Amino acid sequence: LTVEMLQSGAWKKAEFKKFNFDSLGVNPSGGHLHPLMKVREEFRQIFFDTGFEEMPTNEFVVSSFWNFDALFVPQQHAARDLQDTFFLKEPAVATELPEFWETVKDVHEKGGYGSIGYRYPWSQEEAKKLVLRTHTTAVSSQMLYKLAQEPYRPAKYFSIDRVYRNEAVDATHLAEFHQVEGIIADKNMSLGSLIAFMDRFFQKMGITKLRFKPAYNPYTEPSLEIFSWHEGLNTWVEIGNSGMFRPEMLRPLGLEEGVQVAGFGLSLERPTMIKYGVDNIRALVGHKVDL
Ligand SMILES: COC[C@@H]1[C@H](c2ccc(C#Cc3ccccc3)cc2)[C@@H]2CN(C(=O)Nc3ccc(OC4CC4)cc3)C[C@@H](O)[C@@H](O)CN12
Repeated sequence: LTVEMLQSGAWKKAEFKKFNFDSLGVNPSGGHLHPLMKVREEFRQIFFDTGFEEMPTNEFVVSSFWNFDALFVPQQHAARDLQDTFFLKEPAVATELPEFWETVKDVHEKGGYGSIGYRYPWSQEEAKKLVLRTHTTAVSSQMLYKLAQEPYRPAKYFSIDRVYRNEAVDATHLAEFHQVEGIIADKNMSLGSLIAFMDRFFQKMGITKLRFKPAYNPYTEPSLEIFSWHEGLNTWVEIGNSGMFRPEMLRPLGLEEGVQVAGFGLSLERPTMIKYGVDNIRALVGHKVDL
């Protein structure tokens, strides 16, 4: 039945087949989850299945204190330079620091807990500078501080959210990416416990052959880079980083002697690009582009 038939009156003589009320309609495409959100959901389920609680990561702006100083990252560390970190202009600084800031100042200047510290004059102004968080470990430090306010209990926290690095962008790096991070607070933990946990965790992602290489982070000692054997590329691929948080970070946060915290992290974009065969990270974000 067309407009022309209606206008000309031809519909009056036309033969129409009977309505088939049993035929199925066209399945309306009601939208799709973004690939990053699909992989994020897979990670979230693995963390929930292994007893982790999700951290509140809704504040992208943090003070340098939580993003760096509380993590024992010295104030002259390259990661704190403009070419690596996005500093806010307005407001430029936090109005105040948490009440334990002097303990952090002391551990940077004089050390403690077996450390000789960095022996430089620590600045409150530097610590108050507001940044777009460069890692979700800026939330982990706040969660551990809150945990230390309560009587000791083992805890497992995770976060999967956006972090910002003022880096040159290329086919696999953007200024913004999603970090996946897990931290485990407990007593009598060793590096072996962390390695065993990561073996189990990544196995649930279908990654079986892991290897670990000593690495360095200002906030973890020892630190390990995590590698996985990539059948397709026939080589070891770096899939993340991990380590035992240092006492110079844990003790000022208020966590008692004997409580250790292990942590590990990876990005969300890398596994998503592999899973969905995306070779340019720009295809994952923003409007559709012909790459
Ligand atoms: C500025 O770059 C940071 C990001 C991101 C990263 C690195 C470290 C951490 C961390 C941490 C940490 C350490 C100690 C304690 C707490 C957190 C988090 C994200 C990925 C970490 N990386 C990364 O994701 N690689 C990766 C992950 C998964 C994957 O596919 C799986 C097989 C299916 C393939 C690759 C390694 C590299 O891609 C690296 O070049 C890029 N890294």
